[in-house]
Amino acid sequence: MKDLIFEFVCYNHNIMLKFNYYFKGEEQIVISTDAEIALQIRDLKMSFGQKEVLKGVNLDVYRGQIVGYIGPNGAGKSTTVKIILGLIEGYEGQVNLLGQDISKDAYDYKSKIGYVPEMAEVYENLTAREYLNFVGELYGLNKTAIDNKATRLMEIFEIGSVYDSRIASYSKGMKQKLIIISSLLHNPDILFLDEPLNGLDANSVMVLKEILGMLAAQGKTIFYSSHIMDVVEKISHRIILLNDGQILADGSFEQLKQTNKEGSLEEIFNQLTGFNEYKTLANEFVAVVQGV
Ligand SMILES: Nc1ncnc2c1ncn2[C@@H]1O[C@H](COP(=O)(O)OP(=O)(O)OP(=O)(O)O)[C@@H](O)[C@H]1O
Repeated sequence: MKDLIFEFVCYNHNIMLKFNYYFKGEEQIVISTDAEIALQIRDLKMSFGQKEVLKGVNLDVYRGQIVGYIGPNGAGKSTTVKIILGLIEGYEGQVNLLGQDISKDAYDYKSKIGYVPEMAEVYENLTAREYLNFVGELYGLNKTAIDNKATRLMEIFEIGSVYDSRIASYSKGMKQKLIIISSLLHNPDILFLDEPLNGLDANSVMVLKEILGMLAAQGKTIFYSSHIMDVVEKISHRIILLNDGQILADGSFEQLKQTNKEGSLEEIFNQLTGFNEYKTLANEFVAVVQGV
């Protein structure tokens, strides 16, 4: 790789992390790492009835990486994540998470996972205190520790004043903050985020982006699925583009740019997925709305 500048080795919790860096202007970009594999997927296939949704996905995700998992609607992103989380059965292939085969091993690996689903179901009749205590106890945390941690995280996210209010009274962004807190309460090793910025205001987005960067720097692995391309472009060490159940591209943003010669991730996405008719579709849509 011609732009490779240097290799950096460090130790995190006694695990050797080896990063290969290159530079984009002043910015350092991790392009590969010989660190521990956090998630390994081999020939993953999934069908719903006659519809083949995943057609043989292969993937190694390393500890400390932020992976942006992108793709058009219906590409199979959520299906991949739900299989990894053990929420969908009937798949073919192999998934190893944090060194455990999810089809064979006990469920203890689940306690190391944090998950922010695209559409989270929360018990709206509960208060945040009740909900976070419930979630924390499911993870085996001590009640006082949960309460201390939950109170502080709610305050940092500026929703401390509604800790004892019913979740039903929260705005969309407040609920999203609560879901993010509940996914991190047990300090997971790997985090799956499906559109985590849903409803968050610009300031909160900045805070969350910073948090994700810090967690990754501490060796947490982050699997981030979103359609907001400029955020994926900025936060991801590595971007994986899934199209029609297959990986179409896999690399750092810089690598994708070199291969595809387009400016932004949005443009690369459009080019790779062969989508260039947005103006025609918009015209047709407006014409139908106007009844012409
Ligand atoms: N439980 C299910 N039963 C039948 N079909 C399903 C089921 N879950 C997902 N699918 C289908 O699988 C395909 C992939 O869905 P999936 O939710 O994984 O896509 P996605 O890439 O996450 O899309 P989006 O960006 O819209 O969230 C879609 O065609 C969807 O209709």
